[in-house]
Amino acid sequence: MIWWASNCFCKLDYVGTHIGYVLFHAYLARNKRPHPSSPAKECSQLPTKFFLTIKSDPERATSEHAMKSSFPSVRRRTPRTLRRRDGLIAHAANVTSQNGEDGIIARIFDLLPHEDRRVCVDVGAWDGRHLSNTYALLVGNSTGGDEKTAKWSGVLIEADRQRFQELKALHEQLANVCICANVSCQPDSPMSLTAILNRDAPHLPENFDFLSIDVDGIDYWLLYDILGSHSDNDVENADSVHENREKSQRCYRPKVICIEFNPTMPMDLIYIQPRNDLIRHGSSLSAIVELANSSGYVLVETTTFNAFFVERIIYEKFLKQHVPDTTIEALHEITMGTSLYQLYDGTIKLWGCKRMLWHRLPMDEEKMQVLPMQDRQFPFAPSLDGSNHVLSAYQNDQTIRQRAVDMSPYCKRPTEGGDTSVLLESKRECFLKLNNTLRTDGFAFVRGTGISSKLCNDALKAAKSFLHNADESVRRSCLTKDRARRGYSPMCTENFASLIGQHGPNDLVKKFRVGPEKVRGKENQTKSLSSLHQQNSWPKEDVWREAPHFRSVIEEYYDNLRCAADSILAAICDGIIANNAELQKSMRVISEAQHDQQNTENHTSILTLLGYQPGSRHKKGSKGYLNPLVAAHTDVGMITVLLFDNGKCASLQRRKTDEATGSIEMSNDHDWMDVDLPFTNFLRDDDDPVFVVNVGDCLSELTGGYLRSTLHRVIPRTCETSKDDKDLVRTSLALFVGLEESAQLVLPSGDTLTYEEWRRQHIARALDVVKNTNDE
Ligand SMILES: O=C(O)CCC(=O)C(=O)O
Ligand SMILES: [Fe+2]
Repeated sequence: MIWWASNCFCKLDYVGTHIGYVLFHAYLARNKRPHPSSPAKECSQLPTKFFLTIKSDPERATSEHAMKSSFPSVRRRTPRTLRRRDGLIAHAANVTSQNGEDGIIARIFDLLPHEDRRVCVDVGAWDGRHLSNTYALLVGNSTGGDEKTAKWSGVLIEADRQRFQELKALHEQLANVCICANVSCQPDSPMSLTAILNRDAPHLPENFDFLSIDVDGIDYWLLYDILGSHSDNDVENADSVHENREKSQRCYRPKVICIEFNPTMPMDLIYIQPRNDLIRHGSSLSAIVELANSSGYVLVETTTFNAFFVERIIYEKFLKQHVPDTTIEALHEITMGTSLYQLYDGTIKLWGCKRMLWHRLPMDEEKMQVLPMQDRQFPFAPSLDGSNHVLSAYQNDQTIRQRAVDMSPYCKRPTEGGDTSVLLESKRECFLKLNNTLRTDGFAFVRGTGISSKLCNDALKAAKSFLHNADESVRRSCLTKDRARRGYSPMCTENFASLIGQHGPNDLVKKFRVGPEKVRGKENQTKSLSSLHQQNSWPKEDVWREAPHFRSVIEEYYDNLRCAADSILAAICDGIIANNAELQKSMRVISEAQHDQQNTENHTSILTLLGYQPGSRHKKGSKGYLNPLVAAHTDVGMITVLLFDNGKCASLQRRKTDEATGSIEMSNDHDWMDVDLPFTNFLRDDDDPVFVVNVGDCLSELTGGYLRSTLHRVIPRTCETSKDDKDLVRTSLALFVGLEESAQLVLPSGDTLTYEEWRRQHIARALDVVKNTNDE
């Protein structure tokens, strides 16, 4: 209640002007509570009803939703803007232009004194038609003009040879000058704009009417070249233009200029791209305005990508009354900008445009993080004492929930008639986030699997009941010949240290395993078929009353989680291919296996229930550290999907991956970090359960180490509470996801072998290491 109320408190404060705030004050006054600026604890007494009284307003409803939600509420307020829409922009219209430029140009020349003949220069003319700002003038003048319509002629420059042929075909018959040239921004180059115009368009008047520059990079420097002699700002090498320009060169002063700027740059940023023909950054609007102003030009309008300038004298005489305010703020609004903000915990967030405009790729927030996930904490947070234990646990849960990757684009059945591009986009967001985390940590949290929290709770309870509450004789009734694969595996009978060729005491954990029984087409076979397909061993009702319930719940959980795990694996596979095309061949086996395994029994995924309890290993050994309950190891298969309760006697830990992992020294606690799941005590029926996913050795090998299996272990936690504490024992459900035994793996080396062969070799290698170290 405390955290909830304090959250509400903040929201009320934030929304401020809303009726809820007034009601809140009224409530406080009536109940003689202190002013809301006193500590949030005071609100903890507020009745739930109070919050229901302020539900009417939709804005309020959203805020209220945010109060209860684990996720932040992020919305856009329509900002107040100084942008005016009553100037030239009111005449925006397109013949061939992109964002209304044709109409604006027509309007400007309508406001100028009529002239029979006008001349324009188009730099970066493309084919003369596509997104052209001069086509309407030179070919089809249909946007404005009437009796005042002038006869236009032009000089059109284009570097692309193919486009130039089309340009020539269109314009030469109209007697316009077409020049195929890669214009240079170097001052002394014979290919500078001024040099080209001097040489190849000798009849171009110095004060021609209209200049359009759109070359996707050095636009600023072409304007600088044209206006050169007038610029006196502090741009590097400013004087060299004038020095190097031959005395005989004619200078130009177009009456009206349209020039492209980089629309993603903030309005107060003066960004001038390097004076280098090969660099394509673009320059900011502010930079171009500064250059134009210093040369006696005035900004009169902008569109999304283009700025319009006219000579100051022309502005004063003919445009001033139509465009009284020529500030950038009045004439532009950034609509393509991306802003970045940071949360107190060090998370970097994006706001605004989240796509790479020219590369048509989404910007991935996760890739932009400075801090790895585990270090994102507020450095000045007060440490919480015992009384705040519940609050801190709850907040920890919220953090895990927020970090968890939402798998619903992969796990949810697509809705009929749904927008496939939206689904693809959300799938992309999902696999990028999942793979980023798996790549850095080897571990990830996932949610949105479609598995109900009720089923998770039931499965955990059933497993706990079998592993901890039932009599040992019940468990022993499930012993099989192949203990490591089916049925019950008692305490201290397995040794995971051996999986990585290490020595250590046996693992202190009880296990129960369920797996696939049949291979499709061989349903009648009763004997064991292979090591991975065997008869399961369930407790019988005559030995244990809860046996039928136990079996049905665990089977339901197993079936559901297997499907979800297949989808998680599909997402990982998509992510690997998207980032690393070379691995496409190796990934094919996963996508084919995915396809094959749907609704069949051919998969090899095994569900293991694990039970931990306090015991001898909970006391510090002679070396001063606690021996693990499950030794450090990596999992063998493709991925593991884990769910566990919050039993206090043990913790899952993973090896930190950002440290040097050369040494396999297991005792240094600093090299390990806890992997916690949200408290199951807080898991309500409508919650979306969170699972841990980690990379197995086979996936790691298939990806050539692109994803790495991370060492993990289970360590004892010293238990201060009494031994009878119900929450002491720990129960974990681990689904080890494998491929079909006959699946053909293609390793990045080009070697091929079946999944079963790979498994056998992998385990034999581990055992060899143990044998060799024993022999030494
Ligand atoms: O108990 C756990 O949470 C994890 C156990 C584990 O890593 C394993 O069985 O491979
Ligand atoms: Fe494991």
